[in-house]
Amino acid sequence: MNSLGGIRSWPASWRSTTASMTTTTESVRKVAQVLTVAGSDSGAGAGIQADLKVCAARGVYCASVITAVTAQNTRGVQSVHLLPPQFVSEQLKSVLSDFEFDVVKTGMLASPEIVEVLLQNLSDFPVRALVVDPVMVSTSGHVLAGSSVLSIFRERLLPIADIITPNVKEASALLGGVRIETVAEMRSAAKSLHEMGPRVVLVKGGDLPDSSDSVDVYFDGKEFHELRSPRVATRNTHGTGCTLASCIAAELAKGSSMLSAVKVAKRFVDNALNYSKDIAIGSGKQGPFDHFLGLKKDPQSYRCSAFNPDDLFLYAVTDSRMNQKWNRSIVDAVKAAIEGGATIIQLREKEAETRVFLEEAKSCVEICRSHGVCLLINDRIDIALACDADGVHVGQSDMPVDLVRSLLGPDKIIGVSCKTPEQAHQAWKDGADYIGSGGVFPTNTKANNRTIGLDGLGEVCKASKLPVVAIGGIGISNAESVMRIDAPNLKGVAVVSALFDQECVLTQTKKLHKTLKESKTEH
Ligand SMILES: Nc1ncnc2c1ncn2[C@@H]1O[C@H](COP(=O)(O)OP(=O)(O)OP(=O)(O)O)[C@@H](O)[C@H]1O
Ligand SMILES: Cc1ncc(CO)c(N)n1
Ligand SMILES: [Mg+2]
Repeated sequence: MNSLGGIRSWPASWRSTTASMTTTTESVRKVAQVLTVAGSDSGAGAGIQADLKVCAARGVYCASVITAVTAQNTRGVQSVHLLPPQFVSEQLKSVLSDFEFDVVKTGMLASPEIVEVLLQNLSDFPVRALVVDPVMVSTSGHVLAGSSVLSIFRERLLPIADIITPNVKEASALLGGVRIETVAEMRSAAKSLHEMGPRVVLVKGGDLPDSSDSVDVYFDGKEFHELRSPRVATRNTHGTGCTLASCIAAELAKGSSMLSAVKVAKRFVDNALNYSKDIAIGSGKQGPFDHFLGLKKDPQSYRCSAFNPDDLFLYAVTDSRMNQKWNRSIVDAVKAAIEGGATIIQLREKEAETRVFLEEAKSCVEICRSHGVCLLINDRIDIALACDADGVHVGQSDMPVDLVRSLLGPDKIIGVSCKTPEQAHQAWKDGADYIGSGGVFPTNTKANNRTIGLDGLGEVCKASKLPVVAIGGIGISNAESVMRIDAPNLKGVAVVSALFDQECVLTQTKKLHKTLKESKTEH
């Protein structure tokens, strides 16, 4: 929670799925743990039941304190029974005094007395992070917590939250009934809610009227992010809110930064909705969806990485020789590139010794994760696995992409270098996430590399079903000409020398970022 320094200061050894289990000399493993404090949904699509399923699906242990029992199915909520606050308190004490939770997540807290006992227990047993889903109105329109909780939410619960995740109706209720019907109004609601004290606000747009996209607005007090996905046409959306908040809690418990936790959670909900869009459970208007899609056979259907094609915008590729020449460490180079606006990093260390490279890669993973920027490793699947990077980039003569996918699993990002439409098609078939296409212009960074020119790039983009990043001889002077080619799937440029064969990486990255932004707004 705010007062406890927040989640960024966690020990590095808890930062990833595998590393979240710290082995001691007695072989005791620390497992990432979440506590959900929420209501039971007898139909098991939302509430406590959803929270348990999400955490299990994301590999995190979840304990549960039940605040209310609802008689609820796919037709709606028939009846609600609140547990006595004293008994909620006993459950809280029981688990908080025993377990070491990484994150506490709250859902339905239907009376001020229940919020009061929660606050008391959180002050008796401080936890590292608090995710507050201020459940008040379900998508089906049922009131799950009335206006009696508003003042204690506003004055005491929200200010200690690391993130709050209201839907549009809840955001409106918390703000005294303001109208929220557009993304612009969601942004201004997020800003006003942030003034109540939470570190981050996520206003969810699942129930926004008349929107073809499902847009969530993220605001951390400085920056806005709009997280968009195409709206899935399905009746099975019951429990999306609880699922999103629990998945954020689970990812935080494993050590993610807030922004990447939210991105992964949004992707998880989106995949689950897509996977189960036509399942039939219950006879009512709003059915539950399937959280365990990760156990299903089709690998494409349960991809859940934080990868967003827009991250290809300013793709920085490191080069050990250039860093040596300018006498800087790879870690400093990566830091400066991120600070200057790089949106994804690839470590390309052709000459480094494995052990040295691994240590550097581990440090870079830590930096990138704390900034919510993905880190990929060039060629070296072994290094990517060992440092738990977000993915790899491979060339046509490296390991085949389908094999890389089976080694790395469904959550990792895979990029492939492609010069021709045929290669782009194969990359898509093999399960890659994006392609890098070039060399667009002649370059010294890669020997014997055929230049395909802007025309070649255009042809590859046209044929590619995957997002494309252009590479090869690109810099500040010619980036605009690249972005000008008419291809909606061309998401950005990858650069080496333009950033790293320079005296000041930070300045050059900022300059390139500005150029790219300008060329984007022009087209
Ligand atoms: N049909 C949909 N297609 C894609 N994403 C969706 C859809 N409906 C909801 N979402 C996403 O699911 C998440 C939860 O959003 P929503 O606004 O529905 O929360 P909620 O109303 O609290 O959910 P609940 O149904 O549990 O009450 C958000 O990330 C939202 O963008
Ligand atoms: C118990 C419970 N919590 C939360 C929601 C919100 O979807 C719900 N429908 N039921
Ligand atoms: Mg909803």
